This record gives sequence, structure tokens and C-alpha cells, in this order.
Amino acid sequence: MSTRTAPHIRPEHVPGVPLDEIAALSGAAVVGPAGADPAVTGVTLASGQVRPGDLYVGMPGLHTHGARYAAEARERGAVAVLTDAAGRDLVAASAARSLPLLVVDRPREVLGAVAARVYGTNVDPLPVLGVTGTNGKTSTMYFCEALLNHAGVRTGLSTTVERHVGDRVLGSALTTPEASELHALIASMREMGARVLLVEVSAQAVDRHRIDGVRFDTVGFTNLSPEHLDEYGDMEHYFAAKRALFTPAHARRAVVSLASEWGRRLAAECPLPVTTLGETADADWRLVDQHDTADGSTAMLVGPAGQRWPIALSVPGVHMDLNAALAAVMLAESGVLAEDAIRAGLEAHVLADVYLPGRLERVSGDTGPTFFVDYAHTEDALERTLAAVRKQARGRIILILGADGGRDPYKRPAMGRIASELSDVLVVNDINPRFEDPDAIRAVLVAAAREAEHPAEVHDVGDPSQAIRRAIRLARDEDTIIVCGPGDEDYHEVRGNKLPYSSRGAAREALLEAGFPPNHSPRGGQEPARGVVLPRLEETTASDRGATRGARA
Ligand SMILES: CC(=O)N[C@H]1[C@@H](OP(=O)(O)OP(=O)(O)OC[C@H]2O[C@@H](n3ccc(=O)[nH]c3=O)[C@H](O)[C@@H]2O)O[C@H](CO)[C@@H](O)[C@@H]1O[C@H](C)C(=O)N[C@@H](C)C(=O)N[C@H](CCC(=O)O)C(=O)O
Ligand SMILES: Nc1ncnc2c1ncn2[C@@H]1O[C@H](COP(=O)(O)OP(=O)(O)OP(=O)(O)O)[C@@H](O)[C@H]1O
Repeated sequence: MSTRTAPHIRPEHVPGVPLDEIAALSGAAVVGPAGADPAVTGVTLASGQVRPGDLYVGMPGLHTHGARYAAEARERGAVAVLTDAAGRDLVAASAARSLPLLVVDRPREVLGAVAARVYGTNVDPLPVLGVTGTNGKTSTMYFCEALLNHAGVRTGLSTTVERHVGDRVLGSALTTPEASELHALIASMREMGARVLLVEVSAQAVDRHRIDGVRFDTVGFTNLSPEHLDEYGDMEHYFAAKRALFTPAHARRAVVSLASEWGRRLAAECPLPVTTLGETADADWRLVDQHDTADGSTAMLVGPAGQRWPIALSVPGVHMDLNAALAAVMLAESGVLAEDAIRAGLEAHVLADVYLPGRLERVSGDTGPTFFVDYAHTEDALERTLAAVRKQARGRIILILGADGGRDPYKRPAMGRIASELSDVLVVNDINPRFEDPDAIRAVLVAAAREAEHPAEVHDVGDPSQAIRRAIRLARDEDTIIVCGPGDEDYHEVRGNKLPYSSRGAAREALLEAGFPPNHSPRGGQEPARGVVLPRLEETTASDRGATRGARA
């Protein structure tokens, strides 16, 4: 069985690139000891990740300037520093001043090209497929991986949940790694025999240059709905960030789902060759005959040349069938897998065996209420997921819901309202309050839930593991309980501390306690700790606040 390791990985064979060549490539002015031209064998922007032979990139950030950590980088073996003008002064005043220094206006903008050169990913690149959109990216990439692997094609995968490199499973901190990490990952994947790479792309990755130096063969678009608006301001800017992926600088061709109006607009505006996918007659590839079944869902994918490819999943919901269809069409359009091989995989129902960690993942066994853990943290995801669960539910839906602190507060009223409309019992709990008052976050959800047109019975329980216990106590055998929000996350973030917590682990423990043995865990029992003790808000100092942002928004 595979084990999870830290997210950082480096290729084993890096010949080394002369620093002068990196300076020329990045257009940097070289400051520092004359004649020093060390060979660079790695690149990183995290001082704690520096290895001997690295170029340390001291980047300005929201909280600090990376150049402040140049001395630590030198101690760890960095052979040079790349930074901006402000960083030059910081390095000059530090113990790292003896290192050769490369100065550019905006280090982030050259990081991708530099990392590609150092790790050799710019030479004979492997085909890379990428997917973006508000919801469904991770699921789509897992479906691509399953179809390719079924046909014997070795893959490398990078998602919010984890990265797969051969048989190794790495944890992930960001949905899309920083450019230096991404190129190291790609080079490692190639060393381990991957022939196709699958990369989930966030909006932040596009506008923060994390995917620079990677040219995607095919990029897919799932959908767009309100998220990250505290960062982008409005939907138009959020859309623009995603749309930038669909340009010749980043990709050769596109597959766009028409599931949201933004997909239609993208298909119309996209300068790349576009293939569309959807449930309507105007789509090139159409999803028809969608049905939710007792143990998942089925549909038929009809292609422009008369292809009829059956989709069968172990999760319900047309949204998940659309993710699977997007995966199949991306593989077909990119040509990385022959159509016969895609159809054979679909006919063999390989997608029904895909394990989607924390995405409508069932944790209950054969007795007691049905229990799912899901990652829905937008209004759209909640609506689609609850609609799918409703079709299968024999009894009531008991929904456990929270909203992340420190991000997207505008989402909360809509989430509270829709949750209340679409469930029978709503238990409101805390999810990653970060530096916010968790009681205040819940109060918004509860108020919106009570104002819904057809409100659910609302319970306000802060502690997430107690909320799960409350839901199980309230449930009858025929009811369905679903925790929406935390998905596969293995922490609960409070004021800069990531406390080990898994809602899946907590659910398993509470089900067992209530006399309902949970199902067999695909994680093989490697659940992080379950209950959490929440420190009190007033215990934090002012300087703590705003010190941490998690990956997900
Ligand atoms: C807003 C944003 O993108 N922030 C990213 C940014 O953090 P920052 O600007 O605050 O960095 P900083 O803490 O000021 O540090 C500045 C520099 O000093 C370096 N440093 C700092 C301290 C130290 O001891 N040593 C050191 O080297 C840092 O590596 C960094 O290069 O650079 C950090 C290092 O790479 C990232 O971890 C961090 O992502 C944070 C965690 C984040 O929340 N990002 C979100 C917005 C994000 O990108 N989300 C999308 C997903 C969305 C989705 O799926 O829906 C994603 O792709 O994950
Ligand atoms: N096509 C879709 N449309 C709407 N909601 C979806 C869709 N696919 C999945 N979801 C919902 O979104 C949740 C997250 O799914 P998934 O991880 O595949 O998306 P994601 O885009 O990778 O999300 P994130 O970037 O936040 O990790 C699921 O648990 C489900 O509730």
C-alpha cells in the first residue's frame, strides 16, 4: 500500500546549469563575487526546502520578503540568490551577502523559465493535461488517471488532495504547486516513467505564474460559480484569471463544459481550438440518459462522430458524470489515448472503481444511517451534491455544514440558505475558523438557514466531532447524513495552528461508538486524529492574526 509523504520531491539526476546561463535567461543583473559561476542543481523559493547546489529565490510575499531568509538558505547549501531590488538590500545586510546575487524586477515572472531550465522540463516535454474551473477539477483529473492507467499508460498526477508520482503518494499544500516545485515534480515524474502528466490548475496558479514554463497539450474547463471573490473582486475578474489559461501561451487546445454560462462564454471567446461538452444539443459531445442508481450513476456520452461511450460511476450526480465525460473527451481530443482504449476503459467500468478522497465518499457500513463526507464548499457544489443525494435518499437528509474562516465571507448566507432548503436537518459546525470568531461564522449560517423559504430543522453545534455525534443521534436508519466542507482535509485550522482532524476519521469513530461499524477504509486505517480541542479566540495575540492562509479558499 502506498504511503503519504511530504509534498516536496526533487528529481535524482540534475546535471547542473551555470549561474551565468540562468542570469542570461532571466535577464538578471549579477551582483556579487567576480568570477563566481557555480552550477545550479535545484531551485526553490522556500528557505526550509533548500538543498546544496540550489538557487534560492527570495520572493516578496504578502507577509514577508523571502530575501530575509537568504542566510538560512546559504546555511542549507544555496549557491546563489535570485531576488528583487528590495531583496538585494536585505541580502546585503545578511550573512548571505557572500553569495552571488541575481536581481530582477519581478522574480515570480522568471521562476518558471529558470526552474524549467534547471530541471530540464523544457526539453522534449511530456504531454500535460490541465483542468480548471470552480468545482470538479480534482475529480476530473482522477478520472483521466484511471482511464490512462487502465490502458497501461503511466501517469503523474497533481491535485488539491495529493500528488501521485509513480506509486508514491505525496501530500499537497497548494492546489497547484509554485513553479519551482511544479517543475521538480514534473522532472521526478518523468524519471519515474510517467508518460502523461495531469495537473489541476487554480486561478491563483495562472495569475501567480505557478504554471509558467509548462505548455499544456489540452486544458479543460469544468464550470464557474462564486468563489475567491474576496481576492478577485467580482466574477468578471475571477473568470478572466481562469480564461488566461486558455491562450496559446499556455495550451494548444481546449475542452470546455457548457454546464455553466461562463463555459459558453469561454467557448466563444477562447483563441484555441475548442471542443464543447454538455447536456444540450449544441455541445460537440453530449451527456445523455443520466441516471442516479442505488450505488452511483450512469450516463451515455455521445460524440460528434457517433461515438457512444457508457459512463458508470460509484458516486451519484450529473455533475460527477460531467466530470467523467470531461476526462474522457480531454483524453480523446489530446490524442494521448486512442479512442478504442478510452471506450474499452469506460465499458469495463473502470471509473466506478475510482476512489475520490472526500468527494461524496461513503464511510458508513451496512447498518445504521448512510454517511457521506464531501468537499462542497460553494453554493453550486452544495446544490448539485444535495440534489444528487436527495435522489438516492430513502429517508431524511441530515447535513452537517460549516464555512471556512478567513476567506469568502460573502458565500456564507447563500450557503446557509441553500443548505437549509435542500436538507431536512441542518447541523451547523465549525470548519477552519482561522483568525475569525467561529461563533460569528456559525451565526451567519444559522440566520440564513432560518430565513430560507422551506427551512430545515437547524442545530447549532460548534465542535465538528460533536456535530457528527449529534447528527448520528438524530438519525434514523433510513436517513442519510452528509458532512459538507472538509472533504479529505486532515486538519482543522485555528489561529495559525493546523490541528490534526479528519471528518472521515471522526465519522468512522462516531459511527462505531453508536454501534454502526463503518465500511472498510480505502485509506487503510491511516486516519489522522479525530477530535479537536479548540483554543479560545482571546488566547491569540494580535500579531498572530492574519499570519496564515490555507491553500483552499
Ligand atoms: C495568497 C498566496 O498565494 N499566498 C502564497 C504565497 O504566500 P505569501 O505571499 O504570504 O508568502 P510569505 O509568507 O509572505 O513569504 C514570502 C516568501 O518568503 C518565503 N519564506 C517565508 C518564510 C520562511 O521562513 N522562509 C521562506 O522562504 C516564502 O516561501 C515566500 O516565497 O506564497 C506561499 C509560498 O509559496 C504560498 O504558500 C501562499 O499560498 C497560500 C498558502 C494560499 O492560501 N494560497 C491560496 C490563495 C491559493 O493559492 N489557493 C489556490 C487554490 C484554490 C482552489 O483550489 O480553490 C491554490 O492553488 O492552492
Ligand atoms: N462539476 C461539478 N459541479 C459542481 N460541483 C461539483 C462538481 N464536481 C464536484 N463538485 C462538488 O465540488 C466538490 C469538490 O470537487 P473536486 O475536488 O472535484 O473539485 P475541485 O475543483 O478540485 O475543488 P478544489 O479546487 O476546491 O479542490 C465535490 O465534493 C462536490 O461537492
